[in-house]
Amino acid sequence: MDQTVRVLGVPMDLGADRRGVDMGPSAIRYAGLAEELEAVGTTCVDGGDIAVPRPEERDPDTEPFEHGRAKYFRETREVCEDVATAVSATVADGEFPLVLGGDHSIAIGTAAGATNGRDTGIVWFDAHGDFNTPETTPSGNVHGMSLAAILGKGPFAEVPWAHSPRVREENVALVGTRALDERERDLVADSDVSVYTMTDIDERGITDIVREALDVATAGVSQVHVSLDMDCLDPDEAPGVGTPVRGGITYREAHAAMELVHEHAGPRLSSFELVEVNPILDQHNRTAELACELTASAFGKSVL
Ligand SMILES: NC(=[NH2+])NCCC[C@H](N)C(=O)O
Repeated sequence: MDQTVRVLGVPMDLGADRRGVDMGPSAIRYAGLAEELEAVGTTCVDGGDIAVPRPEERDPDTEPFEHGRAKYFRETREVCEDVATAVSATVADGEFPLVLGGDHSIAIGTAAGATNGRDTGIVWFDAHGDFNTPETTPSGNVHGMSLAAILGKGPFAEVPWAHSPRVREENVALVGTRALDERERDLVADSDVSVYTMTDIDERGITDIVREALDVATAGVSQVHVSLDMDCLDPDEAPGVGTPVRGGITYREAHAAMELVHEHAGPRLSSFELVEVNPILDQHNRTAELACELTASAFGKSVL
């Protein structure tokens, strides 16, 4: 594959409760991401890390919440704006943006940079919906709101840095869903996104589901962003994630899904994101290693 992939690390953990996902980009690089990408014939360049403010440096007198109950919203904005700038510069240079989290709040920045005037679909591999708003969130954590923010749900409609209007709900597919909060569930049900739960995967098989999810995401648009939250996998395979949920996709299903991303999306795949690897909760970096393997599959690694 004649493609230059630019890796952008975002050591962000302000959008999640358990600190540690900020070490995700290092762990993924250490696990051999560049080597995996070079082995499938891409040229891999490392664009370094985006700076993330430390919560310890925050003035204790400033209110940490904004828009009701969104924690570290101001800091999230700073980071996401920088991510968006880096991602759109990568695209403008003719390179492929591969963003490493960090918690899933960074997807707000990736989506903004990846769309930048272009209609874009998203396939969101995740145990969760990330469809809360500051009004519905039980935790205040922005990583549980990122997809709602991108789609401009509720108060996010008035937050231009968070809302990516070139992503239509009809072009968004969630895969691996198994943990929705009560009010989040209503928001998802009332929306036009397509949701493929673990039950759907059990019934129809991962290949059928991922093919359909990619068809949804690419209908009438020229490009698709894939956001892979490692908690989509079963915690037996991927223990190093901040918010594990039992009953996730298996090792083999995950590879099949990523192989299909390569085959079925082909050149329409325009950006890729790996999030929520938490080395503190991991066992000997196996979740980061798996993240690298899965990325290789998404970029064309196959058995034969
Ligand atoms: N991308 C994630 N890991 N999201 C976890 C979200 C958990 C929960 N639904 C919340 O809003 O707090």
